Amino acid sequence: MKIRRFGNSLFTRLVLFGIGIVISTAILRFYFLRDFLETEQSAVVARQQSIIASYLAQDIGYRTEERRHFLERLATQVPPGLLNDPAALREWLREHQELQPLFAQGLFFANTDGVIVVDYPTMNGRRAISLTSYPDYTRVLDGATVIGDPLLSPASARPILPMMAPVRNAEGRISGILGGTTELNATGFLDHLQRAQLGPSGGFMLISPSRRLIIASSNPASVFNSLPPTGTDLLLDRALTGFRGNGVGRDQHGVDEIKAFASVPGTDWIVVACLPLAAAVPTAAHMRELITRGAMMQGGVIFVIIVLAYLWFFRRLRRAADLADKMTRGEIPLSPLPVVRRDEVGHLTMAFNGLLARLKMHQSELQHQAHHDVLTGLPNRIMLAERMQQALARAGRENTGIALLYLDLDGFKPINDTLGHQAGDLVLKEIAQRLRQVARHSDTLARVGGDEFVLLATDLGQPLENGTRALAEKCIKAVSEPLRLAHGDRQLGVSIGIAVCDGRCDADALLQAADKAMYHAKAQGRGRYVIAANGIGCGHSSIVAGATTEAAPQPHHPLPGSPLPGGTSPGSGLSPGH
Ligand SMILES: Nc1nc2c(ncn2[C@@H]2O[C@H](COP(=O)(O)OP(=O)(O)OP(=O)(O)O)[C@@H](O)[C@H]2O)c(=O)[nH]1
Repeated sequence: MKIRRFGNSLFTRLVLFGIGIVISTAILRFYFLRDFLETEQSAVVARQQSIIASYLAQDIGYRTEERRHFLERLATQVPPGLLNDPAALREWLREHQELQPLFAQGLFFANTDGVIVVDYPTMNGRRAISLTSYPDYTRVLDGATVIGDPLLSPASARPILPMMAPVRNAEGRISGILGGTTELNATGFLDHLQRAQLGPSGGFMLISPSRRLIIASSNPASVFNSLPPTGTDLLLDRALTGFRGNGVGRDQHGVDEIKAFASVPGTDWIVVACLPLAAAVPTAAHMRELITRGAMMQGGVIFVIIVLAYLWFFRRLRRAADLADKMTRGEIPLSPLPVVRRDEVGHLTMAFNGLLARLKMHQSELQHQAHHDVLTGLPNRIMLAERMQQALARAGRENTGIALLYLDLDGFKPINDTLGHQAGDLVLKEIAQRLRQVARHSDTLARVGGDEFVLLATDLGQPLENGTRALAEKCIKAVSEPLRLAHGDRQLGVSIGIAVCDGRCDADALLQAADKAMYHAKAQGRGRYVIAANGIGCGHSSIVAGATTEAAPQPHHPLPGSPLPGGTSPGSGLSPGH
């Protein structure tokens, strides 16, 4: 029961509502943030990568061009006399190499047959190498300065970049080839690219699109590896056919990477900056943790707000409910609840008060209906019984007397039968009206049956019968007045049984005695009254008398067989039972 009440509580529902809001907003935040991070932030990272890749490409281009220009200039400066003097030529090479060591593996001179004849520094196996098998050889003989393709040095077995420039004799004809080689990872060349890292797991590559080869890389193991086959990484495929820029591609393991591509000036090489997408944006798990923590804090704040709001805003509602509960349990009387403010609670309280007022009105209507006759509006048997109790008590206290006049109309049925019930109702109302005028204000006139009335007269002085008799005669006279009906005048009579008491008798017995006396009045010819004899429980001795329906009272007739029985049996009902 308590659990059910807890579940139905507004407070519980408010808290659940708050939790619902927190969870749903956290989920929405997670999805929107993830979208933001994956698109917006990765775009930012990609742009940054493009900038770095471009910078690196410019730098590599500068270093390559620097070496090309140096070699070109040097080739024009070779003294023609040294071309046939290897020892002098080597000495010349030494001087220039030591002066500006741009080629880490040194310089060499090859004759027009493509055979290396001089090198500095001397490197085992370099001399006597033939260049004829290199595709760039013929281009040099055609007069071009060539930046060769990176290759594994036949002499040192390390990745190197060869460059060659034609050397001309005094006649201007090509008489040899001046070359220089540098290791790719030599200090001051591509070493900075090899060492460079992009975040914890990203890096750079220098690739040759024509040979689909990785020339240099932050990952030394991948240097001189072939690029993944076409179709593995569509972004890379686009870059190999001319696209420069950035986007999300794949590595050879199928992991999403943000990649940026930049061309190296003076070469066909491309610098590629790669960063796994997961490293570029905070991981989803980390974000979930942040959002969960935020949601918990938000939930806590909302819970506190709801508790305070509940305590503050609902306090009047709770107070009103407590008061209403107490009224329901009967601990306090039904009364309007206080309306403090005209908000929703005030509205509800006013509605409750309105309902209460209607309830009270209905209650008093029911009360009235329970105690009154619907047709005449006179008190009914129940109210008569209450009034009798009160009257008896007062008579006993004040040493006065009461009289009960039991009136039964004579000849009423024919009116009903001939003129109808509606006319009969009008007659009953008219008679009630007339009897009401006869009775004093302190008396009680009740309708106790179809055409039966009881008049309770109180505060009678001794001898009780005197006042009673006059009252009965007034009643007989009032009833016998002609009735002006739609179908002509009619006249009714009334038979009255009277019981008097000084306050020391039983109400039921008194009524029964009056009822029986009324029977005797009927039996004696109607239109008269009979006063019950003593013996009804109050010890009061009375005369027994009657009257005719004439306006002027006739001598009273004693009731045969008096004193009347009844009144002595306690608990006998009020209903006379005709
Ligand atoms: N119109 C109307 N008639 C009623 C009402 N209650 C009872 N009656 C009728 O009143 C009549 C009472 O019958 P009786 O007491 O025998 O009528 P009566 O002609 O006065 O006869 P006695 O009392 O013997 O003199 C019956 O016909 C009932 O149907 C009522 O509320 N309205």
